Amino acid sequence: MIIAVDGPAASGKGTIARALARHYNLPHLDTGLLYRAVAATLLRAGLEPASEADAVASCGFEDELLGDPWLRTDEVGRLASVVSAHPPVRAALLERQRNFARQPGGAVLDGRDIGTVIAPDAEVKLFVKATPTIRAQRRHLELRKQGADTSLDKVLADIRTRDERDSQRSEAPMRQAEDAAVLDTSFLSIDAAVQRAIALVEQRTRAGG
Ligand SMILES: Nc1ncnc2c1ncn2[C@@H]1O[C@H](COP(=O)(O)OP(=O)(O)OP(=O)(O)O)[C@@H](O)[C@H]1O
Ligand SMILES: Nc1ccn([C@@H]2O[C@H](COP(=O)(O)O)[C@@H](O)[C@H]2O)c(=O)n1
Repeated sequence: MIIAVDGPAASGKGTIARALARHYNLPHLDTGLLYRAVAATLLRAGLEPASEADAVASCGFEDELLGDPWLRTDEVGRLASVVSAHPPVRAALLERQRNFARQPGGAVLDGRDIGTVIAPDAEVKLFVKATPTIRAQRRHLELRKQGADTSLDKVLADIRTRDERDSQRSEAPMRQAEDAAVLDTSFLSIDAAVQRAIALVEQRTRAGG
């Protein structure tokens, strides 16, 4: 079974995808980390995120970089959104994600274009959302726990910029697949959101026969 989990920044899709992977004993790929690894490689080399050529030159990162906590920072996330808008960067990362999705037994992947581009044939597609203000509050709390000194207003502004860029880019924009189930986590605790996600998977798999 392939489970595709998409949605905007800090909507809770990673939390839900990890919980579904545990529940169904499936491997999980956080595809945002791949774009973050490109951004981190580019930053380390002092290259220019807006340059398509520089971003493409940064796609050959080592797998061990994916475990670096620096990738989870806001700075890298912001630049990941810039490099991910370059079509050749998306092309360079496509097969890796598709191969992960197609492994025997299935997989859970979360990102922006899993249900639409990476695994359009996924048995289950979830689109996880929450209001920008609630997402900003969650991300602000998370960043403060990491020791970052940032304001809620700045986090909210970053989230809005990221939403705009991710949904307006020409290649594989973030959007809900037509056959995705929407899960609004705005007023759900993590446990309630995960239970709702499991219920949606059960519903979808029963309906699919
Ligand atoms: N339902 C929820 N209620 C409260 N906090 C939540 C909820 N879901 C997730 N969180 C918290 O919000 C933050 C963002 O969640 P998560 O990393 O799952 O989002 P995401 O959509 O994967 O974000 P990104 O795309 O930026 O990686 C985390 O600190 C997480 O613990
Ligand atoms: N399938 C995906 C996943 C991510 N992106 C881009 O990467 C940025 C960082 O992603 P996070 O999920 O780790 O926040 C994100 O803002 C997207 O621009 C993508 O394009 N496609």
